[in-house]
Amino acid sequence: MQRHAGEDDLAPAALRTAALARTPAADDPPEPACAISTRGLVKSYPGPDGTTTHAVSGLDLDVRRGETFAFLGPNGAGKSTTISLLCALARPTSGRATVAGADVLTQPHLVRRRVGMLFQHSAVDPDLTAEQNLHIHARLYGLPRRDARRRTAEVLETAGLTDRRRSPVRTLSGGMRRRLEIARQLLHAPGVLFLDEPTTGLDPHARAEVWEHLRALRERHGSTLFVTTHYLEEAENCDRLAIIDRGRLVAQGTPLALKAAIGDDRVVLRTDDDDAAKEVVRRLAPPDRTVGVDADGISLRLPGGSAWIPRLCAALEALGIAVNSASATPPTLDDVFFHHTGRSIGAAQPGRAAAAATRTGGGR
Ligand SMILES: Nc1ncnc2c1ncn2[C@@H]1O[C@H](COP(=O)(O)OP(=O)(O)OP(=O)(O)O)[C@@H](O)[C@H]1O
Repeated sequence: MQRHAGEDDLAPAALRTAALARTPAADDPPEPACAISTRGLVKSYPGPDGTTTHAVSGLDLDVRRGETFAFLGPNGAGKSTTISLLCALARPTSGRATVAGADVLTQPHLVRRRVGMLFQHSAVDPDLTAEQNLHIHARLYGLPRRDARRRTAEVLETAGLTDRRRSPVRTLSGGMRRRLEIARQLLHAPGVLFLDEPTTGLDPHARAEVWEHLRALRERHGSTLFVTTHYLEEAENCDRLAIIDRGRLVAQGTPLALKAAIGDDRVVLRTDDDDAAKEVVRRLAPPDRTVGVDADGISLRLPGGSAWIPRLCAALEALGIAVNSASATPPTLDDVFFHHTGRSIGAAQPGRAAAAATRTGGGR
């Protein structure tokens, strides 16, 4: 996803008001239980030759206050467009959405005042210190010097960067830098923080550091976090997640519930002769099951997968086909993603198409 042009133009007045007051303005409507709620949200673009691209098609989404919500989807599914609509950076073609208690159509300024947006591209100056970056940002947005200093100190503290405040940004680790970028988005104390792939490009240690910070934000400040990610282990740790495909919401729920809904285990067998074994397994398995062969071996989805293993192994060995290994694993989030989109989430990342090409398996 790209950073949206004009992002920085939108907030000055809003930031000034919110950061100075840090309490709701008298004309602010109260924030409801849902941090984000959309009904029938549509965004269409005119395409070439009179065609129409439906980037978002009738989205019904509910994100509760204080929740960490993962938003997943293949490339081009409509994630960026949805975030633009929810941050009031683009106007819906039809439908409704409220974010942090404000209506994106009728109160776009209030929406922008109440949200923070972390996009993938770094917006901090590597030659300035952490503190200078934040202070300048706050001043550029119109905060008086004293308030800018106070908010800078507060968000540095929240980001755990107080002792590195005088370090030039280029000397900070990747994780610290990302925490600084998040801190920049916290200057105006937003109720909802949108994070577009906040850990992409970071090593595992830095990724863990960023998530530690996000968890602390949520616990200490009750922030609502709306996160896009291609890392399933990150989505796994979110309270709930939604999967969007071709502009439509195809699944929404807790990671546990979504995996339970898939139901079937993935059974994988490695044999001396996978092609011959595939035919045997196909005959034994229920007729609606797809049996695949890939680099992992023969795979298929079956309810109560482990109970099938002795039976399948016995049949194969009786025909002289040696079984080298057999396993049954409960559904993963990748299975959930695959079930709903027909693709592995690995394929949603640039350069990961090869991984998807080997992904077969049944159940769909
Ligand atoms: N300004 C635009 N004009 C025309 N079509 C657009 C525009 N913005 C997005 N689209 C189209 O809308 C669809 C959804 O795009 P979007 O960028 O929201 O997807 P995405 O899920 O964020 O993808 P990625 O993961 O690759 O960033 C795509 O088909 C895209 O080409």
